[in-house]
Amino acid sequence: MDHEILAPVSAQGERLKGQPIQIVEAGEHTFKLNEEALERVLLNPEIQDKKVAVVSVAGAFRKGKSFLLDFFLRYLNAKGDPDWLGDDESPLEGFSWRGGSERETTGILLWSEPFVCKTSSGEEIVVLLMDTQGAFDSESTVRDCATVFALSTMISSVQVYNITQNIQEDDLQHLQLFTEYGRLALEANDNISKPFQCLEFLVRDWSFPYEADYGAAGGRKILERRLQISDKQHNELQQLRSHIKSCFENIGCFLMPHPGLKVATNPKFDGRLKDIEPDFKDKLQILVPLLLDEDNLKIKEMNGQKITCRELVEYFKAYIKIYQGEELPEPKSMLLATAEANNLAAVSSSKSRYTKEMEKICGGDKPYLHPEQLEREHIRCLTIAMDLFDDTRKMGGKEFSSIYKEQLQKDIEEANDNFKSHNEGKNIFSSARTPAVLFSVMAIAYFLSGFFGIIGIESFASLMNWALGIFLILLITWIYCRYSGDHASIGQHIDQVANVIWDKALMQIYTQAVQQGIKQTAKQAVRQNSRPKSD
Ligand SMILES: Nc1nc2c(ncn2[C@@H]2O[C@H](COP(=O)(O)OP(=O)(O)OP(=O)(O)O)[C@@H](O)[C@H]2O)c(=O)[nH]1
Ligand SMILES: [Mg+2]
Repeated sequence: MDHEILAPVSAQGERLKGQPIQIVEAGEHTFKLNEEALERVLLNPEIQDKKVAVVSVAGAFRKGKSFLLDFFLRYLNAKGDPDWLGDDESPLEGFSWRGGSERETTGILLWSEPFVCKTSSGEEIVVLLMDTQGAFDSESTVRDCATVFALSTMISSVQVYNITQNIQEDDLQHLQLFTEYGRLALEANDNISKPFQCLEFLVRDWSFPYEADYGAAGGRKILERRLQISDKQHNELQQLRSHIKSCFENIGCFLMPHPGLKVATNPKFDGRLKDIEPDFKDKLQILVPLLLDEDNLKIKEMNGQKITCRELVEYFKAYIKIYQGEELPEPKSMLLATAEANNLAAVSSSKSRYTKEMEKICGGDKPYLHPEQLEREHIRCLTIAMDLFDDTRKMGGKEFSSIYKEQLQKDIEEANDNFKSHNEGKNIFSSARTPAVLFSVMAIAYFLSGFFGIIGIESFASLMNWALGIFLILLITWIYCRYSGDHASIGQHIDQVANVIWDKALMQIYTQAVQQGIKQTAKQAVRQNSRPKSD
């Protein structure tokens, strides 16, 4: 059932001032800050310079968060009236809540009318109530859930973590993931300062009062048991607990009884007190003042400084920007993260197997190999590495693995390029190529100069002498660079010149000569074969 959200009626029959305001709007897996609405609430001249306490309720979807916040509203609206819970017949209004299995709240909402409370020291504090999108609905990614939880934890001074029936290990694991996402945004990785203020585990429908009483004392008992760290525990469990403890300055727990079947299952239930179990109402009378009584309110602090509504606007803007940017790593589901880790490990061990196998053939202490043989060995080792990758058990399925297989192939090709150039370096002919080329050019220039001198073309003869001189200088410079290690780039340039001469000229001459030789030998063979045999 949907409720009219404008001008709801309070328990006392007066109209509740204000309405829920969408501060963070949820889009297609993105979140947008409604700055104008935020400023309208917080930059109201009557409150903008007052200190602020922000109470947020977050947790899984469909677990009565908005419903609970409407009781907070009643309490704050009653301004100290002990009868704040109101009469039996008024429907519960305020933040939109309803029965059913589909999600209701999206993004983050604030109540438009801030409440001003006076503490016993006479200071006036503004109280803001924050409703949040439930986690783990079927439309949100892990990143969406983590963003809402982290943002509301960073902005609030009290985060009520709404869970049902018990504090389970998965509740703690999600809390760890979400708070880590918040801590990352704050860059508070020093483990000394605690990045967040108060966390209140609120266990709804607690059904074991014979083990731990409803309320704060029972909550403390359960919380102590769940967050206890002992040497006997697995390291993973210890780390989880110390992570949660290191994130919050204060952690509490409150055990709430079941509100009754009408609340949980009747589609016509509209929040009237007469339909709610007395036990639930009794505990509400304890829980709500515990969080919202003037003397229990926690003022929002940033880096140890109490902040005002005006400053909160700036923090809100800065934080949402971090979550809109690309710099934070993406939080992933447990399966996805594990599958990724499995595949990366398989890539790494397969690549290392390839390297080991190749090193046996062409490692640093092995002699030069013919490029063709090296290629054959590369293909053999590549097959071994790929088979190893395929045979390693990995989570995530074949399609997921195919991306990592491609990456492995690319990595191996890169490693192969390195092996090839290493092998090339071991070829004494390739290292002697530059002096050999330079020397050959000098010899050719010397003979040509002599030849042109004899036939009387003096200008060509002196041109050849010049060439001889230039290549002699190049040879001396190259020897100096190689010997001393100075001016390595000049040496490299000379190598390039020699390579070009080798590829374009000397190799051509050599192949031509070889081809000519082959032709000659073939002709001779034909002639010999065609000669009539004398005997
Ligand atoms: N079992 C049980 N049901 C509750 C409790 N409090 C409220 N409900 C019911 O839970 C249903 C959902 O309430 P909402 O307040 O809309 O829940 P929500 O957590 O805000 O849900 P989303 O906005 O979708 O995340 C309503 O039918 C309530 O009557 C409780 O303590 N226990
Ligand atoms: Mg809700």
